[in-house]
Amino acid sequence: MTNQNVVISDAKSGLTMAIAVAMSESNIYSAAMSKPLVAANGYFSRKKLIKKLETNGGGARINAFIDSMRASSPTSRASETEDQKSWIIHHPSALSVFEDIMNASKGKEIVVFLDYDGTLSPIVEDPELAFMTNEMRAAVRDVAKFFPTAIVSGRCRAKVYNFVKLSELYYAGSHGMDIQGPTKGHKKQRKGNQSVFCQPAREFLPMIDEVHKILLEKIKFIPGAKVENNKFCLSVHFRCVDEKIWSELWEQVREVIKDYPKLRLSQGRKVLEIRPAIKWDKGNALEFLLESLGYDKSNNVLPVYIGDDRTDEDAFKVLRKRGQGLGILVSKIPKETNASYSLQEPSEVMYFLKRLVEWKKSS
Ligand SMILES: O=P(O)(O)OC[C@H]1O[C@H](O[C@H]2O[C@H](CO)[C@@H](O)[C@H](O)[C@H]2O)[C@H](O)[C@@H](O)[C@@H]1O
Repeated sequence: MTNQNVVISDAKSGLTMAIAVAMSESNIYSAAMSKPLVAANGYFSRKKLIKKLETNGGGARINAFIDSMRASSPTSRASETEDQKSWIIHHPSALSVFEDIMNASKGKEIVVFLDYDGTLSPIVEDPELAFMTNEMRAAVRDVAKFFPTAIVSGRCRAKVYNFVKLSELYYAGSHGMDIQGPTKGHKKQRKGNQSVFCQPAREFLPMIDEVHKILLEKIKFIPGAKVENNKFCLSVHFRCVDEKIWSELWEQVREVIKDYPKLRLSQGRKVLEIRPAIKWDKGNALEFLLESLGYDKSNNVLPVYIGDDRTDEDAFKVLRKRGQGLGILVSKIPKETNASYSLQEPSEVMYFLKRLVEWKKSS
């Protein structure tokens, strides 16, 4: 057992309380949060939460999780600190080193992989309204004229297609668990003339639907919370949930998925992601697509992967392991990443894509 301070801030009174709680690795949840703190009328009792933490001392893991939820999408631009400078040295802007990278990659075939939210479209409060601009769409269309191009997203494939609306692209939805090749143009077929298609988590469809329904019921009393059905996975959004009740939301989600050991929980930007516990992620999707395009063991390919989220790290890791390609993280602030380069925001991504096309035209 160790003593741990659980800090609870009350925005109304401006008070911050540090409660010393006894904690051991085995009681990390304890009974502290086992009952919902949101009443049927939707009222959240902060007092109840504090009381439970005081009496049960099980808040440590909750706090750790809340910290991680907070860190999942930091919004402020860091000032020019030493950290920032050092991060930029280690992850230079893909724009500032553009010529160097391209000169070093001469003769290689470029394949472009693009995440959607936070990469092609800015992060917005309502996930249904995360539109990309027409200018961005035109940039992606131009890129796809010269290089095989794939969208790799946590969203379900149909939904991300509806945002992007370009049939010449490859789409890998549900964090790579639903892959389909282009329906027009650039149609490279797999060996044996099969068209590109892959759904490694098909058997999970009924389970995902079931959990979706349960979650809708469970979280309907949490103001601002939203569940998005991404076909082979689910997203529980907390961007519009008051931070004081994040712990309650998390507890509700945990309560549901503890009955589904074949599902796992991960985090994206102000979102909890529930997905099949199979070894298949955006990294596998990247490898599958390279293989489909005939670049499996080729040294002659330069995969360029641009993404902003934790789930994109799986793809960055694959590039590192292969020792080839450009992993580009979209972020305004220093983050731990397996990417080698950075871009600050979607507008820089668009500029990078345009430069890629210009470079190709002139080379
Ligand atoms: O892999 P991605 O294409 O980046 O998809 C990841 C999740 O993106 C979406 O949520 C994120 O963007 C929303 C709109 O800007 C924002 O409101 C939310 O807070 C972000 O987490 C999408 O709605 C999720 O389903 C995806 O899993």
